Amino acid sequence: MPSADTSPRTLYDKVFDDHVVFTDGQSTTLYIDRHLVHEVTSPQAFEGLRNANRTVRRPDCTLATVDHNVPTSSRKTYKNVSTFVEEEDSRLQCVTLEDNIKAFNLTYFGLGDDRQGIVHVIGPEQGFTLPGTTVVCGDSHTSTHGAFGALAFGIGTSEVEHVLATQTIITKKSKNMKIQIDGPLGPGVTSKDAVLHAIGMIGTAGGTGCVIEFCGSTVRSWSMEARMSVCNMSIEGGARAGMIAPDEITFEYLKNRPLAPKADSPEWEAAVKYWKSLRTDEGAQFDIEVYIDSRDIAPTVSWGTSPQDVVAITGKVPDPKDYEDETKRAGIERALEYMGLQPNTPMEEIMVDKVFIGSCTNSRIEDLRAAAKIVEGKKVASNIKRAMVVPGSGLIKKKAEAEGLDQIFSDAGFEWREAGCSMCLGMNPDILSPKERCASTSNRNFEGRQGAGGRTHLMSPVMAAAAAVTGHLADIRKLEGFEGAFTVVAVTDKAQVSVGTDHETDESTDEYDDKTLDIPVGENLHPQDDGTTPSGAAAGFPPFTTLKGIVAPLNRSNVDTDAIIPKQYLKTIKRTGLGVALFDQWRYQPNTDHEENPDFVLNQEPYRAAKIMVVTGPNFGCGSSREHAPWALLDFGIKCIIAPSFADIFFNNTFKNGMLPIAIDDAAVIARIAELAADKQEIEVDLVKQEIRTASGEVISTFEVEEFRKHCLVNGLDDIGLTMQHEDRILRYENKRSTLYPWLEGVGYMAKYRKEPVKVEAVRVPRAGRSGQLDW
Ligand SMILES: CC(C)[C@H](C(=O)O)[C@@H](O)C(=O)O
Ligand code: SF4
Repeated sequence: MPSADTSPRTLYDKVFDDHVVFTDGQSTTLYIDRHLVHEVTSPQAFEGLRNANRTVRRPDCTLATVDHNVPTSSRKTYKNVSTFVEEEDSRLQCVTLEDNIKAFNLTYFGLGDDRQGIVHVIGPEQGFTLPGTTVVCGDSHTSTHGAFGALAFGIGTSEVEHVLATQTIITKKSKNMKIQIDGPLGPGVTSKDAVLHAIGMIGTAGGTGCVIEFCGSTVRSWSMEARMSVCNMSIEGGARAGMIAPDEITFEYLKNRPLAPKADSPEWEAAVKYWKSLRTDEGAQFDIEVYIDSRDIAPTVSWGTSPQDVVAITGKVPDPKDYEDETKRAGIERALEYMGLQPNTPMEEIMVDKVFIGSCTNSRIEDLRAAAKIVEGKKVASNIKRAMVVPGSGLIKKKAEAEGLDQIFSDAGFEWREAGCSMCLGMNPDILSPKERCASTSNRNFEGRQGAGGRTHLMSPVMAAAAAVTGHLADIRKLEGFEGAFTVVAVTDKAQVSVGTDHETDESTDEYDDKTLDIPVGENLHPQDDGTTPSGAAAGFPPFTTLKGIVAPLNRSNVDTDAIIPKQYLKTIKRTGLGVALFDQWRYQPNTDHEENPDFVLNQEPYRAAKIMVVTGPNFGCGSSREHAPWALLDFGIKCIIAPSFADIFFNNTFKNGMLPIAIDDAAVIARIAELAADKQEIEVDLVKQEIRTASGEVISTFEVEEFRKHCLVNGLDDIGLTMQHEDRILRYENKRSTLYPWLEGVGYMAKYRKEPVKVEAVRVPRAGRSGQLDW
């Protein structure tokens, strides 16, 4: 029996440890409590299930909605998605989701349902998201749910399929990072400003490989809505997830939510007892620590094409001349050209064309209340072509209407829309025209994000409201009467009860059960190392052993997945045929039908036939979780990417498609490979020996790869089949889960899935254990 290790643990360690089904010490199979599904990243996953004759393992833990593609126009005449969604490809994705929901018998909020909305808004709103749970979704902003002390992260479509089939995911433990913010925020400064400020400090790759815990007195004082905005954007700081320890504010928010345990029932009491144990122990170690003094945070806006390109509203557009580093200077020049900005322009002088208040970052009731206070009695400036408010869910819309917010916005000249992702990424008709400039409460300002050639400035809801009424980026603090407006900003949907502190120990959590569940550690996750496909495993991909070919060089940093494949290509329900879409904005002339830009490397010989790509800058594949990015690369013919570093979700997604991403942090090695690439020479990647060689066989470098991933690639294995070989362990975990955390079994309108009455007296808080050594 493993002995209990009582060394201090972080919040992340605790939630991770409590979900280990089994581990080989490197790769861990983690149980997933909550799975959210939307129309863009699920069609291929359901197709995979169908092809392999698989079912959804836990329909009671799965919740689906349509959000990305849906029109935000009035639904007064709504009958069904087939007649309501005008664009053919968007309609196909919505209809396909509805077909899949019926076929697999899942809970679904469609367009005729008030509960429909952005997936990251409705999960918390329904109480589907609970403290201490693992939450996944085929969407990078799943990090939002970490505001509840859940371990919540975005996954790719292959992983969506894995979770649907097995209710688990194969993952690696991340590092612990802490961002502590202390002190009161100044007037006009919100949690959105805090997170933009933090990303400006750490950069979009700052949190790569980490789970961030946000803590400190500033964080503790925030409402759940404010916390969600911050965790939402942890992905923009490169982190796998963001988390905030649950406290009385969390519990109060969850009371009486339809899918949370019934308030004040024995089950609720048991849940709260467990939730209170979910805080970082005194003395726990973080790998990276960042401290922010709240006084340093001003209302913050972005100036460039990456969420790290931020500045205080009182600041100026940066001048590339001030940067010695050549790559950095070139990056700023490119961003300023795209954004149509002159160096040293005061931010407050930048005129705006459109205003968007919405997205999973800032479309909740508190955001709308705050923005409404700013625009009340004022008019949208005459140069603003369109200002829109898009509530995050039908229920938020209703609530706002009951409070008269819709009227305030409409009187001021805003459009009051229906719920959806809308202009955050413009998969529906809400888009910017080329060169239009938008003050936006969303989370990404990538090139073309809100429409081809569109220019996005990220900011808080009150700052967007201020931009709307002044017609330019404006300092909210200079707006007449703004202080009165600010009294509402920190008011959450429910009354705040008490404000705790971090790292607090709670005596009521000392009661442990001595029963121990032995979780096998150090066992091989892939028992058949002879290269044969184990029974039950569907044959996956052609095996990857060695790959020899031309290398295409790409001299860029922070290449986001919107750049690898823009949103217009995400409307497919297939995995194939996306090669044509690869690097669309760089590869083709603007506003043409795929007329090639001769300057782009993949339009030149011999790179049209490249099998490998070398990227000289770090953080390749950041941003969205779209698996369409590796699908496009693969369809083009590129099977291996070598770069200094990768964003986590993209890195996972490539492996799931039989591709090999190689991270090499030795700049000299990257430079050598880039030189060979520029010389049009072939190289050879040998996965078996973990070597990169020149065409003549000289070893350029060795590389690291996780054992389990290597095994799957070399043998072309589908890891769903491998996981299902361990079904007994999953079952065992599930049995324990229903005893220890009965509130996670189908509740509320999911009660139809409950097999037997809940035995709350059995509930015990699991004892502190290490990953793979759970003591119950
Ligand atoms: C469509 C989806 C894959 C994507 C994401 O993962 O983030 C989207 O929500 C986005 O914001 O770009
Ligand atoms: S970031 Fe935008 S597109 Fe992505 S889930 Fe949130 S609202 Fe939707």
